[in-house]
Amino acid sequence: MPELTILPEKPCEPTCPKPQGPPVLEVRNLNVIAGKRHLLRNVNLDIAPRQVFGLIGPSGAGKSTLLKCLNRLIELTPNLRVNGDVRFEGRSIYDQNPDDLRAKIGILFQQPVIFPTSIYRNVLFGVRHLGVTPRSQWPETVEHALREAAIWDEVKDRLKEPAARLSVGQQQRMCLARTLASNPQVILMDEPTSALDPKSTQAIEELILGLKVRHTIVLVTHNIPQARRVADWLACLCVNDDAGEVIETACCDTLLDSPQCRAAVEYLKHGD
Ligand SMILES: Nc1ncnc2c1ncn2[C@@H]1O[C@H](COP(=O)(O)OP(=O)(O)OP(=O)(O)O)[C@@H](O)[C@H]1O
Repeated sequence: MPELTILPEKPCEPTCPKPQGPPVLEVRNLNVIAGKRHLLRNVNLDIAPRQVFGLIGPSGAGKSTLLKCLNRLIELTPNLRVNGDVRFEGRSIYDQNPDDLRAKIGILFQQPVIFPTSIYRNVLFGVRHLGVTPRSQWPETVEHALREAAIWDEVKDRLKEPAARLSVGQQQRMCLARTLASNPQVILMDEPTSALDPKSTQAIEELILGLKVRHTIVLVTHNIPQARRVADWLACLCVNDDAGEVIETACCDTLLDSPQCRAAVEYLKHGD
């Protein structure tokens, strides 16, 4: 591949102008270490508000690990050391109560996480845990969240039924409603459509595009066409010297159409 030899190895400069306004999330010199191995090495990122920020890159590059650092979920994994900082709205996340932080920075996983109880109680789970919303407002909170997740019409007459009776696509939208019920500013999504059929995938993608009017979305995806459909900005992670690194950050079309780093070029050409 002679044409690739002129490309810089790293670091690659962003090829787009920075978005206006202060970032909602700033990742600074973040490292995650397991034993002697860096799962993430020296990650620096700015994530602008009310945009979809996609994390792409080959399997094992550290995308999910990075996502879990943004709301301190990483701390629930034993035997990992985390150093560096993440600032949310200008304040270190380490100066914030983890439960409050996870309400403001919610997460949606690859597989819907369903509790063995009703749809209504599933949606209320985070709200009850936080204990801020008065009980009298719970029905309204549930309805609002289910409407925002575009599933109200499908479940409004069966709120007392077990959530397990919903299809997987419906369960994922119900999980999104659970996240939305806590009124987050940021929603982290870890391959939220990889377990879904094309119709349910389209429903989630449409929701992502609607939600970014009020929320910031950080989306891990292996699906490059999906990244192009929904993301405003992208960061590409790769493994370099056995450590996960962010090798390139740019606005979506620029990164996908003219990647600058050799590893990003290779990933976009050949996938994992
Ligand atoms: N608790 C842990 N202890 C040790 N290594 C871990 C731990 N969790 C993840 N890893 C390793 O860290 C690396 C990054 O994992 P991560 O799941 O973040 O990658 P990813 O880019 O999200 O991958 P995929 O696209 O396959 O989901 C992998 O090599 C993984 O095996």
